[in-house]
Amino acid sequence: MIVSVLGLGFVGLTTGLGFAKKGFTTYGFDVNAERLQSLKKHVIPFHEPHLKEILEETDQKTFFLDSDFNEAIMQSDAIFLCVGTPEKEDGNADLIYIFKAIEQILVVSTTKFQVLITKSTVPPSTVSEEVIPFVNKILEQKNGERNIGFASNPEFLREGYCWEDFINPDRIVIGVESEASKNILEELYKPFNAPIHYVNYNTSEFIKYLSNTLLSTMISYANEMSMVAGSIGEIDIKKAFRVLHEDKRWYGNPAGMKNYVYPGCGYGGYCLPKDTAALIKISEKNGFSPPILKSNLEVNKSIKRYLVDKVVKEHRSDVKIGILGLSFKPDSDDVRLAPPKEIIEDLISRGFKNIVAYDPVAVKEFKKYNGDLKIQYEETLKSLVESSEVLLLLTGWKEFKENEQLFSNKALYDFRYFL
Ligand SMILES: NC(=O)c1ccc[n+]([C@@H]2O[C@H](COP(=O)([O-])OP(=O)(O)OC[C@H]3O[C@@H](n4cnc5c(N)ncnc54)[C@H](O)[C@@H]3O)[C@@H](O)[C@H]2O)c1
Ligand SMILES: O=c1ccn([C@@H]2O[C@H](COP(=O)(O)OP(=O)(O)O[C@H]3O[C@H](CO)[C@@H](O)[C@H](O)[C@H]3O)[C@@H](O)[C@H]2O)c(=O)[nH]1
Repeated sequence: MIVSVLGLGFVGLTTGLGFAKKGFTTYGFDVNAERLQSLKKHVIPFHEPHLKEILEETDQKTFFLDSDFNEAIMQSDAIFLCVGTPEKEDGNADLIYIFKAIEQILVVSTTKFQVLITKSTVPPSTVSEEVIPFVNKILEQKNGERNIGFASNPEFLREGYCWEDFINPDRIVIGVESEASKNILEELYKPFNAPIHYVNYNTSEFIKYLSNTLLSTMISYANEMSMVAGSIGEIDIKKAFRVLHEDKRWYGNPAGMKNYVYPGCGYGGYCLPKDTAALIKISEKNGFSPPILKSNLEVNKSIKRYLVDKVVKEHRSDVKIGILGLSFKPDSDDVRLAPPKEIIEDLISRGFKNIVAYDPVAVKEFKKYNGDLKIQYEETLKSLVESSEVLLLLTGWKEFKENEQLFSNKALYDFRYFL
């Protein structure tokens, strides 16, 4: 298996050295002549531990920095794009370096099957809507024959830990949509002994942004909260956050905090909705309007409407809808501000009047608070499923998972991504 890497920055140099260290013949290229000269002298042009030693160890054995570009590309099974994707003035990712690198690669002529791998961070849909059409367009223009497969393989390494993160990854994500491309990546990553997730292109690209935007959101959330605290006054911010970190849900395997970073149909219950609203109010009273907390409430509303839209789009309003779950979370019969109620009300307001519901424990409570809601109830899961045409899973009760086979012939909307 022969590898070429275009772009020898934090990601590309580490990637090239990583594959070289695993024994694959690897060719590294960078358009920055100064950077290349520096690397040839074994001087790493940025501060990053371990890379110098690995470069010294692999240079001219499995890692090559002075190869002829055409020759190397011609021989390569895998070509990694590790060029920069900076932010444009308008906020879009600038893909110019990706396109330029592809143009260089396509100048070379060979009929060998090769997979072109986007390792640079690119927005979801880039491989399918930008990279592949661009390659096809160039090949058409020059009547060129190339046998190219595609892959997205985002990188999760952190600066300062490039080598450790790359060589000992906690997950490897590969977006591929053909067996031939998959086989090449499978072989390249086999020596890393890490979980490999094969997904489609868009999912692969999305996973990268899912990770980075969670990190950025958590940091901005914490900073917003420091401003909320500052507006109220007499709050020891450092102490407050250190105590927050003692919540046992941060620890353990799996850490319980994971459950809070998972999509569903919104939060409810007696605490999160009212407490979020109240903190916004007191902060506003003190002169600071917290944008993340306010958007947080907005999202908690819009997610329910978004889910109901899906049902409305796909079914006539006389369809019989079965609601699975009425409490705000499993293992509780609390129905206060529970998402199922809002979803049912929205369905009714949009003309869906044929609704029947089941919950293992919360029906009594639900009826108590929502006596005026015109829906039917079933006593057992089986009877609910039998009497409905479309099912909406709104609470992640274990009973639903244990009886998943009951749903096999039904249109099921798993709005908790639970089954
Ligand atoms: N830095 C990180 O921690 C990190 C981690 C994961 C992903 N990423 C992503 O990886 C990509 C690269 O990031 P980086 O930090 O390594 O960037 P970088 O700026 O350090 O390196 C990019 C290199 O690509 C070279 N280059 C540009 N066009 C080229 C071409 N046509 N042929 C050969 N070389 C070319 C540049 O000269 C530069 O040396 C970006 O999309 C980034 O978002 C970065
Ligand atoms: O111990 C830490 C680590 C991070 N930060 C903050 O987090 C930000 C980002 O740091 P870090 O995540 O270490 O930076 P990067 O090296 O840019 O790595 C991020 O961005 C990479 C490029 O996409 C991803 O591959 C990594 O997974 C992702 O962590 C920094 O600005 C700091 O504000 C801290 O405050 N303390």
